[in-house]
Amino acid sequence: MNQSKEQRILNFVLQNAVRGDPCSVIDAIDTYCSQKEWAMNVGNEKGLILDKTVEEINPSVALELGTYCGYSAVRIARLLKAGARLLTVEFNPEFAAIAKQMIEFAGVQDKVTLIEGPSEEIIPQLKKKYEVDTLDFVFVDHWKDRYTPDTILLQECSLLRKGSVLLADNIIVPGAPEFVNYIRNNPRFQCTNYPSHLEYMKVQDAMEKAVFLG
Ligand SMILES: O=C(NC/C=C/[C@H]1O[C@@H](n2ccc(=O)cc2)[C@H](O)[C@@H]1O)c1cc([N+](=O)[O-])cc(O)c1O
Ligand SMILES: [Mg+2]
Repeated sequence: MNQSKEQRILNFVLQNAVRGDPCSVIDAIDTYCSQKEWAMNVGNEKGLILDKTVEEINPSVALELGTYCGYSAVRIARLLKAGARLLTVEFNPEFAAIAKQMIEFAGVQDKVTLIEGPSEEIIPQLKKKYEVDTLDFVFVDHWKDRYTPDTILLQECSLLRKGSVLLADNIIVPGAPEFVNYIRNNPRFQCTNYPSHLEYMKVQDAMEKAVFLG
């Protein structure tokens, strides 16, 4: 059975990055996906917007929706202070297995809890099963038609507090028009758009930051 693209990305990291060095893992994925096979990692240009947002918030508890190969989980976790944690949700078992190995190789496994399952099932479990009070930061990068329902679900589960920050990828490509309409017209969120480019391409893309006003 021939390998998946995600397995090839992991293999490239294992052979070219330095165990325990998150930056070398990030660089290796970006090198592979820009030179060999495109993949839907947030990439380095939008990754810098993600970095700045995480550094600004310095979250104690962060959530990521859409782990994929673990690129942004490693990106976020490498910036977390001692004792802070990232919960990341992945639906596809194959991707979850790749991401687990990626996170461990990067040496950030102590900061990351990888949860396998659909977001609509996991979000309602965060308080009781994962001992979350409220979320300081949420990176939204999973199925684009789930951005809005999951943002509503986060509110319904009282997981957002005054000042909680959502950062959503792919506002232009593939696009999340329903989410943009919802969040920008919702008086309980203060939105900021960050123009950028689609990972590894010259195509326009953007990220949207939404601060929950409580
Ligand atoms: O489609 C895209 N992302 C969908 C991501 C989906 C990921 O989220 C997981 N998930 C986790 C939990 C769930 O509940 C559901 C899915 C899926 O199993 C997958 O790992 C995308 C596409 C392009 N593109 O240019 O085509 C560029 C991007 O940056 C993208 O993010
Ligand atoms: Mg994306």
